Amino acid sequence: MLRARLWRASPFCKRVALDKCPSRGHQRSHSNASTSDVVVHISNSNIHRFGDPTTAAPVFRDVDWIVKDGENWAVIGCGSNQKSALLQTLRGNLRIAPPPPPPGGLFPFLSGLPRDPHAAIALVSFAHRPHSAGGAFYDYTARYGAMREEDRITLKESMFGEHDFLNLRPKGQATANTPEELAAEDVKRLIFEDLTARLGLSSLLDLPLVALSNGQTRRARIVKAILSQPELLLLDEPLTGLDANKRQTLLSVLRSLHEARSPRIIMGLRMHDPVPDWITHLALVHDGKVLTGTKEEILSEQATRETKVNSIRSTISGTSANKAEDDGKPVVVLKNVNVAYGPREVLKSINWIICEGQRWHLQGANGSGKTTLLSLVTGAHPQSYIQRGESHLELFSRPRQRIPTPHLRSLIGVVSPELANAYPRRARTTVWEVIGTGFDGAFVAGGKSGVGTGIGLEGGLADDVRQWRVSRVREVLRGLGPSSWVVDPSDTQQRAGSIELAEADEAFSERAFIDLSSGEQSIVLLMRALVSRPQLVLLDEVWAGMDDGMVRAARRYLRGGGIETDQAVVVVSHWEEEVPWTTEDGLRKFRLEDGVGREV
Ligand SMILES: Nc1ncnc2c1ncn2[C@@H]1O[C@H](COP(=O)(O)OP(=O)(O)OP(=O)(O)O)[C@@H](O)[C@H]1O
Repeated sequence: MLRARLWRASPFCKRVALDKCPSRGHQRSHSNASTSDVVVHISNSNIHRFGDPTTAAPVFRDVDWIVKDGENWAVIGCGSNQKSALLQTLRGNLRIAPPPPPPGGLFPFLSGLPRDPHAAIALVSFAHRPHSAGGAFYDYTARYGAMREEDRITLKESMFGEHDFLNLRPKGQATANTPEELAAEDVKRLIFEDLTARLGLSSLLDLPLVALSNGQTRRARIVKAILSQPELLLLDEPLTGLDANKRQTLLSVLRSLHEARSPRIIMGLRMHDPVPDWITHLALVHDGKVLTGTKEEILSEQATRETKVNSIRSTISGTSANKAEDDGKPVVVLKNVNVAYGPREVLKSINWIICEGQRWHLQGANGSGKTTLLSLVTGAHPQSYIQRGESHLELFSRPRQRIPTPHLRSLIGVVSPELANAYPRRARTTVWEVIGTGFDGAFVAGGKSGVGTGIGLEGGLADDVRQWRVSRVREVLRGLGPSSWVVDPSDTQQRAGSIELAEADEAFSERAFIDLSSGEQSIVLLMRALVSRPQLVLLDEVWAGMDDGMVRAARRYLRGGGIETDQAVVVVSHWEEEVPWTTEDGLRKFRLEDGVGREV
């Protein structure tokens, strides 16, 4: 069995070390061992969450889904929650009723293999953010400065070193020493070297894990999952956060893995992601239903549905954006700014001025330095203090070192993957309180009415300031709360003038942040970033995890008054169409390439 599994790393074996691979015969005996060419089998079943009473509505009704070996499937969905729920079903995290019958069960192709089906199916999700552990704030700025010992583990060590950070070796298992174990480790190493080269990670192997950029980390997570040699790998939104070139590279690597069945791959895609040309079949998840068929059938079905949604979308994109003021005074000034880690230069002599009222799209490939640049602007990067002489960093008309960090945090509204991961999930913190932390740029709720205490104010907030803050929390809840996620935008527009909160928004404000879906958490963090009407708003991967209704509501809100004409905004996204403003609205673009930045 071990040798059979090793063979299934065939594309690598063929490319790099034929002599180390077991013979082809083993592949045949492996395929003969399984009794079916059906990979997934769900027939006329409902799918429920575990623990839901039988009376509760199922997550999906009347599901018929058969995936045959050799077919190339993707799951697409209007909201990331339902799409992810279908993938989670394949991981055994939801209950299928009636369950697929033995002997094949849910995965007939596994029935002849002496392998725990649970271990044979791996899921890597980029749609959902990991919850930060407990209530503490995880200091994500560690990557920029002095590192803790556990943060020094390199990408390579994490896979093969004593740390085994990525858990490649089952706990308690000693280092390999039998010939078979050594051969298995060898093949793993070959897979690792081949994949890291193809995914552009080779030059990063000696970097600490925390130093990797988002896109680099995502590719490393996929390598890790493949090294665990699953039979079926589920990748939920693997393209999110990758630049256009890396998306193509990843897709072609995934295709070759899938065709060699090492492993088979099913992808989850967002509704607006382009469907890769090698995908032959789609499962479309919508309104508690799973529609399955060939790509052509499902896309034509979807085109009919889209006609309605598109007419709504055009209403939204047709809404003219709040016209920004002519450029106001500078909010951020970078002159000849540099960032280097030893000999590794990440930013080289950056010149960029961001003024009040401007809308910027910050562009650049994975690892080009976007997050690093924004960390200078937020003052989180230690090297923001040392830009002196020729190099100069001025924030809100003052040199960085003259603004205390807590004050700076209160002046900038930030949404970013790092912040979302680090934001504490305390058991009893409500949505209202999380939004309220935005006024002081804090991470712990506080103050009367849950709207903060004010920076450096000994006696707390004056009554009129507190009232203004309360009314602002209500305003963002009205603009971005659940009642705005409905399809018809006219309802929200009508309510915009009202001071009352809709019942749904009121109830939402009282919910515990920790209990929200990742998309709901994302939109709450957007409310937190906007609530104080900060002079500068940084929106880095702002749509992560949000479903279509939330994305539409947020775009509508940002374009139609949620951002004032004198506020400056920087959007970071690898997808041009995700930016809420266009060049017609005055959008400008700043591009980083190999550490060098310029307006394009
Ligand atoms: N402490 C460090 N030591 C060495 N290199 C580092 C360190 N921190 C970051 N880097 C490198 O700096 C480069 C820029 O990283 P950054 O996160 O700014 O990229 P990015 O443009 O935001 O990428 P992405 O689009 O993937 O999020 C990366 O190549 C990264 O590996």
